[in-house]
Amino acid sequence: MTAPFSTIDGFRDLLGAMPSVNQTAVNGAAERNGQLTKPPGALGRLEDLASWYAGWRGNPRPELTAPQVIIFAGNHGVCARGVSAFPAEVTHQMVANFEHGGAAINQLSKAFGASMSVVPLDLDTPTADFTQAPAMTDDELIAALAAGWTSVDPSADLLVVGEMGIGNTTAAAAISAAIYGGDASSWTGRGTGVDDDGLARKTEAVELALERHADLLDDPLAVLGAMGGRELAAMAGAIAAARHHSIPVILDGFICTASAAVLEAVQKGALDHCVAGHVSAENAHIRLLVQLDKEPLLKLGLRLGEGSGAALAIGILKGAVACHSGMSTFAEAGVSDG
Ligand SMILES: O=C(O)c1ccc[n+]([C@@H]2O[C@H](COP(=O)([O-])O)[C@@H](O)[C@H]2O)c1
Ligand SMILES: Cc1cc2nc[nH]c2cc1C
Repeated sequence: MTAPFSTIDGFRDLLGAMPSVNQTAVNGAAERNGQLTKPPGALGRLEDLASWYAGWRGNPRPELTAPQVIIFAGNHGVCARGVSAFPAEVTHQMVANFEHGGAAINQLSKAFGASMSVVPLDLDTPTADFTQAPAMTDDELIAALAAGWTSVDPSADLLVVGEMGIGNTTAAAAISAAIYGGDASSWTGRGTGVDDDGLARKTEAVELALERHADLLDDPLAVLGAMGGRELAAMAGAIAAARHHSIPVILDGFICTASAAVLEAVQKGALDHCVAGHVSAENAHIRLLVQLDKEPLLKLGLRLGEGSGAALAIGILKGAVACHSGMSTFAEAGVSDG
C-alpha cells in the first residue's frame, strides 16, 4: 500500500477532507441504548464510549474484534544533550525486545486480543538535534507520515498507536510548547526518570528549540518536522489513516498525545475519532488532554509509553461495546422498563 500523499501540503489537504462521524449510526445506537436492560445512564461513560464507537464504525450495533496495536520507534539527535535517564541505544534494544515478545506491550496486546507490530524508523539515522537544526527534512517528515499511514490495517476495527524513542519526551514537550505556548518548564517532566540536572537540560533544549524555530511556530506540520521524531510523525500519519478508514483510535501517553495534537492544530475536529486511553504520570500529559478536551479513561500512574495505557483501555472499550451490542432489551428480556 502507498500513502495517498507525497507532499506535506498533500497531507494537510487530506486532513481537511476527512470523513465525519455517521450520525445515523449514533442515533441508532442512542435508541438501542435506551432500550437495554439497565436504568438509564447506569453504565456511565461506557454508554458514551459505545455510542462514539458505533458512530465511527457506522454501525448502531457494532462489534470490536480486530484491534491493531502499532509501535513506532525512532532515535533523536537531541539525546546528545543529556536529556534522558537512559542511553539512546535502548531504543534499538527495545525494538528487539518487542520483536521477541518481551515488552509490556506484547503482554497487554495479547491480554486484550490485539494484533501487534513494531515499525523501526531509520534507527541508524537519528534526527538532527533540534536545538541546532530542523529535526527532519521535509522528505524525512513525509516518509515518516507515510510509514505511519501505510502501517494501518484497513480491516482493523480499532487502532492503538504507541512509541519507543529515548529522548522523545523532550521532542513532545517542544512540540506542545510550540503549539500551545507557555513556559518550556511547564511542558517538561522526568520522562524515563531524569534527575534535576537532566530536567534542567531538557527545559533548556525546549527553550532553544522555540528560539531556533520561532519563524514556523504557527505551522503545526512544520513544527512536527522541526522538533518531532520520526515515531511522532508516524503516529500522526497512522491516526490520520485511521480516520480515513473509519477506524476509532485510543490515544496513549504524553508523546502519542503530542503527535495527535499536531493534527488537531492543523484541522479542528481531526481527533474526533480518538479517545484518551489514560493520563500518564508525565506531568504535562494532563495539560495536553485539557487542551484537547479529552477525558482520560484510566489514571494508573503509567509512564511507560509503547502504547501500554491505550492497550489497557482496549479492555474498557471492548466491555462497552459488548454490553451495548450484546445486552437484551427490556422487551426481549420481559423486564418492566419503569
Ligand atoms: O507515554 C508517556 O507518557 C511516557 C512518559 C515518559 C516516558 N515514556 C517513554 O520513555 C521514553 C522517553 O523518555 P525520555 O526520558 O527518554 O525522554 C520513550 O521510549 C517513551 O515511550 C513515555
Ligand atoms: C527500558 C525502557 C522501556 C521503554 N518502553 C518505552 N520506553 C521505554 C524506555 C525504557 C528505558
